[in-house]
Amino acid sequence: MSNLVEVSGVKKGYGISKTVFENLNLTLPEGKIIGLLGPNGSGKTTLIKMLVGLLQPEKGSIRICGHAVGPESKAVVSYLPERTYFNEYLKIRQLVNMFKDFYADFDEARAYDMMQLLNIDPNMTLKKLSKGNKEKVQLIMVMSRRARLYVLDEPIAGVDPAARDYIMQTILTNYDEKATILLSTHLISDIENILDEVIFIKEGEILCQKDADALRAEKGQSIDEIFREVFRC
Ligand SMILES: Nc1ncnc2c1ncn2[C@@H]1O[C@H](COP(=O)(O)OP(=O)(O)OP(=O)(O)O)[C@@H](O)[C@H]1O
Repeated sequence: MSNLVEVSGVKKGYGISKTVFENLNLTLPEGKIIGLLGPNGSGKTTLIKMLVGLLQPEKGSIRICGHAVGPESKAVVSYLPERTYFNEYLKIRQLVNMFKDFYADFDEARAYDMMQLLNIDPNMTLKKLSKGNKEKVQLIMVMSRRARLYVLDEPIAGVDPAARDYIMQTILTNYDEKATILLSTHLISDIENILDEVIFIKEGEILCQKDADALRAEKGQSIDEIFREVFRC
């Protein structure tokens, strides 16, 4: 199986006093759902922002589908940021049209199907939606692209527990088996069932990157329990 993402020798910090990554090396395979798990401040969002081209490494390289981060990689990466950035006064239908204009790989039918499954009325204005429903819409937009890599920063943080499983199932049934999803979350127990692989990250270091089932079998615990043990304060 070939690698979709290759990060090598990356150094990244903020200003002169804060180093997040000294020498980050990481590869992400094709066709996997990968959990990027680590305590607050471990570097998850910094890594994600470098993958999507919002931050540049000071040293080292990042390649996605063989391309350096730039227009070619951005064309195949679909990104869900931590916070929503949509214009609140748009109707969901207008948002769909905007995504259609912006992204050649946007699948409108898929977006409307997911909305129906998650009970979202496309005629609603975003401003009138609850926080959780806004997050659902944002996730639907991101997952409706036929991308090679989906990068989701805290995808279900504002969604009620009952809806989380449903959302994760909706994602699973709509995503192409050859694509990879990298998602960061603190809601490990809600998400661990869909993870193929986990990456534990602490203070800018990758502590482990393993197959989720293999890790559970090795430790005889859930990923959530292993996380709590590894990162106990
Ligand atoms: N704009 C910034 N300026 C200075 N330091 C920053 C900035 N953004 C992040 N940091 C620092 O970089 C480190 C990594 O932050 P990052 O946001 O990548 O962590 P995270 O793992 O995503 O955390 P969380 O789980 O809390 O979202 C932290 O020590 C953080 O304080």
